[in-house]
Amino acid sequence: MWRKVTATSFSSLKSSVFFTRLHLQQASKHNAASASAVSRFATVAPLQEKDGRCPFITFVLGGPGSGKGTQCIKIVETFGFKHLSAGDLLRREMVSNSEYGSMILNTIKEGRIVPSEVTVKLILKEMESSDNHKFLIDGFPRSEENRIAFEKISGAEPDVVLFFDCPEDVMVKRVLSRNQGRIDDNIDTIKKRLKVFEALNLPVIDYYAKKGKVHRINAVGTVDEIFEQVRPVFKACEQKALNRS
Ligand SMILES: Nc1ncnc2c1ncn2[C@@H]1O[C@H](COP(=O)(O)OP(=O)(O)OP(=O)(O)O)[C@@H](O)[C@H]1O
Ligand SMILES: Nc1ccn([C@@H]2O[C@H](COP(=O)(O)O)[C@@H](O)[C@H]2O)c(=O)n1
Ligand SMILES: [Mg+2]
Repeated sequence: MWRKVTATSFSSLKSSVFFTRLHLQQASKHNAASASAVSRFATVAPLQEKDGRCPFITFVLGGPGSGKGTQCIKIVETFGFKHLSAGDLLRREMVSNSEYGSMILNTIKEGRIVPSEVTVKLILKEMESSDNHKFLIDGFPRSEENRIAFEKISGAEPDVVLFFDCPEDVMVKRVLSRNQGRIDDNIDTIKKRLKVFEALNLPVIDYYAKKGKVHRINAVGTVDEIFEQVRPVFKACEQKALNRS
């Protein structure tokens, strides 16, 4: 059963997560475009059933370079999920002539978190347009604000949360040898991202751990060794995901 958190209408959010004074101050620091994100956001609706099925949602969390994207590729191949990387969606939005382009660029460069309304909208748009109903949402939620925004707007909670637990020195080494031309793959930004991960992302993992949803994966080892810890998580919920209605 797809759990409805709150069937919140967009207008009732005005007093909560998206429109706090602090949030608008933060948004205006980026630039005026991020503050105006709220108007575009008015079109986002709670997730709906498709072909009689509710979405099966996995959040994939872990620090920068912990191997989230790498393992998602293997999960897609083996279990047929749709992979949505929040970072990739933001990078695509950044180069697409979007009004948020420069705000996203500056935020990623600084290793900070893009305002939730922008990221949630990108994710929900992809979910709505997908034929698949099983989703891996990689690198999201990165903060409690991200989490609350997603749950309120989509009306859904994750079924599973994967946490790739990796020592900092291993993450730094992997990011610095990634070689994909990412503007945040440099030592200064990595240090900032690690701080943001600890301050903002770990509380989200704690929140879902208390709800019994977190599967901790030891992210040290070869890609295949790590996948052998991931596999049973999805094996165990394969039927549940298949029969989701
Ligand atoms: N188990 C592993 N052993 C060695 N290298 C790995 C392993 N897993 C991933 N890598 C490599 O480390 C780098 C980072 O991996 P990946 O992009 O999957 O991390 P990520 O968690 O998605 O990071 P980010 O949050 O920065 O997007 C990549 O170059 C990838 O090929
Ligand atoms: N929920 C998110 C996810 C990402 N970002 C920004 O993108 C950067 C790269 O993300 P990756 O998952 O690809 O590592 C990240 O450092 C953030 O600046 C975000 O704001 N919100
Ligand atoms: Mg990644």
